[in-house]
Amino acid sequence: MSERNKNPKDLEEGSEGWKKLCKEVREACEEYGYFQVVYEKIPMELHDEMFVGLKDLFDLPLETKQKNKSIKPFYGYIGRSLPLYESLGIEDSHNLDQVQAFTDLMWPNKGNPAFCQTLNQMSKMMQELEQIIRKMVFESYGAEKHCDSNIEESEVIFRVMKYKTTHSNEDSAVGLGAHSDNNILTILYQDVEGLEILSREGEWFPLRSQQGVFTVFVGQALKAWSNGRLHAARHQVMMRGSKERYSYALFAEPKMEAVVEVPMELVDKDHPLLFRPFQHKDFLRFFYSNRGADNSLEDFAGIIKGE
Ligand SMILES: O=C(O)CCC(=O)C(=O)O
Ligand SMILES: [Fe+2]
Repeated sequence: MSERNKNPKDLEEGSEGWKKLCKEVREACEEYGYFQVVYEKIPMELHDEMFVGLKDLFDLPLETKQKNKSIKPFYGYIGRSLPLYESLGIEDSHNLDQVQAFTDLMWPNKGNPAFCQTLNQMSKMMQELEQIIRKMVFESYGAEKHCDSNIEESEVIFRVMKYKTTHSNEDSAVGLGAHSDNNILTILYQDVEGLEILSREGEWFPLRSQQGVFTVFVGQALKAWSNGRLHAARHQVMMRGSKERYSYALFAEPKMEAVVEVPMELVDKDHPLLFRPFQHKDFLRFFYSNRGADNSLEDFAGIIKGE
């Protein structure tokens, strides 16, 4: 599904266009668990600059990339655990000082002021887009009064990724295995195709990459919040052909201590409570020890009918 909103006025909260968009976003998230969107404010040149910078970044020596560390799992540098995949995470990337600390760490001699600006600009705009979408989802459920506190109790991680080509005779190879994201919302940009989505009917289908088009995924924390009404789509990256692939994503997720709880607006006779409240860090611990299994959320926080 592709939403092309050509009228910037539709982003004016409370307008008829806004209300219509809220409904469309919610329906896509319920039905498919993802959708595609263009954010006109982001110029194509900024994407181009991102890909130039990413190539230089991943070309740095392994020891340099490994300096990007975090106490949180999957936040720092990930490489070598999967044959084709490598990624670097930047915490609080909307904050210029944080991004500069990252680029200074990667380029210790002169830093990389141009790429630092690009990363910060891109992540700020992707965060803006994420918050608009989150607001739309909350509003469409009549739960807008919870949105500001939900945003307040969340944080973002910006992750940049590189996938090597297969170098084998096989015509395809797994870049990143099947999973659904465990966060609130993910905003992802890919240049070379490879992203695939599992439909509710159990079929994998590839997402075309189009200029300026972001893919938005519902994560499991938002699925839990929505009392199971939103679908967290499973997706994977398959590498085909001889082109390396770069992508970047902004992950909005509850702060570790935050409690994910279904608001009362989403519970009624037709929608009995499906998930107990939980602290996000406890869910993450369960999720990782369960190797990200498909039913982690239900096993961890699901309320068994009749309980
Ligand atoms: O690189 C991509 O296109 C997908 C990455 C992804 O799904 C993830 O990091 O959760
Ligand atoms: Fe993902």
